[in-house]
Amino acid sequence: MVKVAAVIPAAGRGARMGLPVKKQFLQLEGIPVIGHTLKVIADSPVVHDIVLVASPGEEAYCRNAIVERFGIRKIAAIVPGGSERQESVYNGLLALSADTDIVLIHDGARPLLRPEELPAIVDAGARYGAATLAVPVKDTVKLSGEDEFVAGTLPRERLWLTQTPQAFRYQLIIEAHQRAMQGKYTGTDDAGLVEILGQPVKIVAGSYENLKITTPEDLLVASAIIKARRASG
Ligand SMILES: Nc1ccn([C@@H]2O[C@H](COP(=O)(O)OP(=O)(O)OP(=O)(O)O)[C@@H](O)[C@H]2O)c(=O)n1
Ligand SMILES: C[C@](O)(CO)[C@H](O)COP(=O)(O)O
Repeated sequence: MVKVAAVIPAAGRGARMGLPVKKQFLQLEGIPVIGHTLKVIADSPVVHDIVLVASPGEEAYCRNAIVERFGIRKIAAIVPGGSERQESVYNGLLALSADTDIVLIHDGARPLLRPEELPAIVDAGARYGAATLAVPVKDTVKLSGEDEFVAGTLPRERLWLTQTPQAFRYQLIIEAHQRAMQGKYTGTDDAGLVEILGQPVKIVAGSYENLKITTPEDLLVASAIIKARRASG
């Protein structure tokens, strides 16, 4: 059996939401954002264990008000995060059991992942070593100079918006994070750390619905998607 464990970073401040309540705890159609995220991962037969990364001091709240309140299964540990996403993910990786084969890393702030996308990303991670969900860019993307004049137009047919989950062989993602710590560099996603090692990262086409709750209008879109899903059964 291939053992798959998920690390869910949910220790961010949600500064770009600009609200007093952290975005992972905001209600989204009756369930907190992080509740939606954990449920889709926990309900998937391809995932065996989950490590939830919470802000230091919020571990008990996450256990009581999220995990137990919503009956989330497969939680192996709730660990404290760090000041940056990368540090939070690394803390989560350290809590995985050593018999883990594949690590899925999925933002706590992406509550709309479709369950059917999980087997494909896990399979790609196992086959290629590293894989990320992503969607093709829809707009034309300009590169600017420092003066905010256009310096060029990027080739849209090769541009992807990177999402999570990202899937990795256990040893590879541990090494990628440890090398980043030693080299004192950060990436905005975990696949980026693997890229720096010169290892391939497979792109798996995902869904535009798998948005990250980042700014207030994302909540409106997320609510509409959940309502539409419920209406269609
Ligand atoms: N120190 C951090 C920062 C981020 N995250 C998590 O990483 C995911 C993606 O990060 P992002 O959307 O940037 O969240 P925040 O850092 O909370 O947002 P902001 O940058 O607006 O403060 C989120 O689930 C967030 O909780 C984390 O676990 N620890
Ligand atoms: C990992 C990620 O979700 C990929 O899109 C993203 O890079 C993390 O979020 P942030 O907003 O860049 O911190």
